[in-house]
Amino acid sequence: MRTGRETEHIDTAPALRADGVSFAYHPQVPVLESVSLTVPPASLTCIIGPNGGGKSTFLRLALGLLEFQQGALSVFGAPPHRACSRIGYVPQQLKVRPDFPIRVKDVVRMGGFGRRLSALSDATGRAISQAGLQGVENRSFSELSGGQRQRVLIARALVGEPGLLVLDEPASGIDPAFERQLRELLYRLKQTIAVVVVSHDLTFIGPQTDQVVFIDRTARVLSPDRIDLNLIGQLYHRPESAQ
Ligand SMILES: Nc1ncnc2c1ncn2[C@@H]1O[C@H](COP(=O)(O)OP(=O)(O)OP(=O)(O)O)[C@@H](O)[C@H]1O
Repeated sequence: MRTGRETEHIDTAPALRADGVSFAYHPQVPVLESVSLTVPPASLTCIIGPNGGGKSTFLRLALGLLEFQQGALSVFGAPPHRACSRIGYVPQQLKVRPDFPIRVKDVVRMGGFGRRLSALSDATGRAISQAGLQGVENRSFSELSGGQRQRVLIARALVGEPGLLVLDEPASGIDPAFERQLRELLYRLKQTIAVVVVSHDLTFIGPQTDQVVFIDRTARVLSPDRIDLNLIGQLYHRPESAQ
């Protein structure tokens, strides 16, 4: 349980802060070099960048799944592995065998592992409604469309009432109508929590975006109103020798 003093400290600290973080899976092959960025509470950050640029690796560091070799990284002022209960993570997809009989509400409840049962029921109901899943709670997860599954994964991440929600390529494989609904959902969520979306493309960049971070080994923090096709062309162009 958090004490009042810890809560005060946690809630005023940035949701995520990286200072000069460097990481390599293999010595002599740097994947991230000197990455610095700050994600404020109640904000929307879009992380973009080319394939292999290091976006997923940065997420794994922020989730405490990998250890960086240099720099400092904190989530609500604490080391990532100690703050993981404050992070909701939405993976690209959850593969379930078609004959596995798991209902939507059971998948959502899985995100509340460790919570008291009475609190879990309320939190499950809230997350289902936040993600717009009312009416499909009792359907089998494997029967759902790609867009609906994505909502279920978001609801699952929201059950733990995270302060930081991280989504990895949430638009892959969904149609433009759902993409728009997803954008609206993220805009609503960012009013109260920090939302970080990782994407290859510019899908989630809009007037509600607070910052864009371009990761390609190093990170460049950009103001969303500076983003245009010209800049994107320059950022994504890598000299032949660097490819
Ligand atoms: N487990 C691993 N072991 C060794 N190298 C890895 C591992 N995971 C990723 N890499 C390498 O690290 C680099 C960055 O990969 P990463 O998956 O973080 O990039 P990304 O920006 O998320 O790419 P994508 O957009 O294709 O998902 C790549 O060169 C990749 O081959």
